[in-house]
Amino acid sequence: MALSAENALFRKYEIGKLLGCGVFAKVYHARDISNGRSVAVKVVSKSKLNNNVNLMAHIKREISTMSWLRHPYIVKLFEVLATRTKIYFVLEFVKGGELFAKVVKGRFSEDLSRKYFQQLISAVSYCHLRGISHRDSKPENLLLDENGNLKVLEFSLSALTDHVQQSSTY
Ligand SMILES: Nc1ncnc2c1ncn2[C@@H]1O[C@H](COP(=O)(O)OP(=O)(O)OP(=O)(O)O)[C@@H](O)[C@H]1O
Repeated sequence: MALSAENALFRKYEIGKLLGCGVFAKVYHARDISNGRSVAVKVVSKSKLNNNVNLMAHIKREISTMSWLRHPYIVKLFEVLATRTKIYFVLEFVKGGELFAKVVKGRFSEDLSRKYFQQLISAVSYCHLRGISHRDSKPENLLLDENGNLKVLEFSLSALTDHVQQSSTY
């Protein structure tokens, strides 16, 4: 099916179905019109960030750091777009859903647990070596790709908000 730029986000991304809702964001499946690639677009209303100047500045710093992260088990941040009212984070689309959904279905074998743990440690240590700590590690932030490998959602607005709130109390 040919993709049309007419109703697309910034004439670049055709927005599809809702993938999930978080505290700050709605995440949609989308298609990059230039190459047909699937992406996930995380949409945040600036009003949800209370137009907090400290928080916005912190987010901008984190974005510039995170856009450099390249690791097989970390969800890539491709680009960030913004309008007057909204911010759009264009992310690598991860097909297999949340690890959490699998956890609640039953116990993992020792081999599978070891695999996920090794992949998580590999992603976390990659970030730590670059001075980045996640602060919001939880099963909902761990996705699985189509090959059953882990993909960590490293960019967390909840973590950033907590961090800014804590910093401003000192
Ligand atoms: N790149 C992605 N590919 C596929 N699904 C995704 C992707 N990013 C997010 N999702 C889905 O959307 C849900 C909500 O996303 P996310 O956790 O980033 O929102 P949030 O809770 O508002 O985030 P934050 O941690 O920034 O507060 C996820 O749990 C997941 O199901």
